[in-house]
Amino acid sequence: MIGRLNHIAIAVPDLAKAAELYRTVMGAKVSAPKAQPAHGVTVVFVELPNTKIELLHPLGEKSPIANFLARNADGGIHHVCYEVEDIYAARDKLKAGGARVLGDGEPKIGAHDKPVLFLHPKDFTGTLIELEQV
Ligand SMILES: C[C@@H](C(=O)O)C(=O)SCCNC(=O)CCNC(=O)[C@H](O)C(C)(C)COP(=O)(O)OP(=O)(O)OC[C@H]1O[C@@H](n2cnc3c(N)ncnc32)[C@H](O)[C@@H]1OP(=O)(O)O
Ligand SMILES: [Co+2]
Repeated sequence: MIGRLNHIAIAVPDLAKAAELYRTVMGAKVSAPKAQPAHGVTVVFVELPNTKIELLHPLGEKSPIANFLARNADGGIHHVCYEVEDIYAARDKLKAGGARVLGDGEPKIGAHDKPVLFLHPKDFTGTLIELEQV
């Protein structure tokens, strides 16, 4: 059911510093920061030949990554994003298998203007999973 790895997200305490680190030290192509108010984060994408790294920083009072950064002051790997062809079919299959879909269970439009959903890390060996319909 799951397809390609779309991105790995890293929560960071200083977005400009992290973006600059990837641009200069790592020599990667790095996007401009983009606010995602519906998701409570600001994102920078680092383009790699085979996937992307999504640098995340909290946006607003109720960011879903605030507690994670409080627990991981230097930042850390926050989620992995797998592509799916049909997000509703994937959601229903996962729910039937007992996985918890986060939020209200309905897909939101993600950073690539495609529908996304998140699955509880406790149901996937401690890893927060994002599904993106491509
Ligand atoms: C723009 C978009 C895109 O790419 O298109 C994005 O990515 S938006 C990316 C940002 N959006 C999201 O992450 C949306 C989905 N995420 C959420 O709803 C939240 O982050 C939760 C996953 C529910 C966690 O929230 P929060 O940390 O406040 O809850 P909590 O403190 O009660 O933590 C519950 C337990 O889960 C663990 N936990 C929390 N976040 C975790 C993570 N990222 N990876 C692995 N484990 C994690 C905690 O350590 C804790 O374990 P213990 O109980 O053992 O201590
Ligand atoms: Co993401």
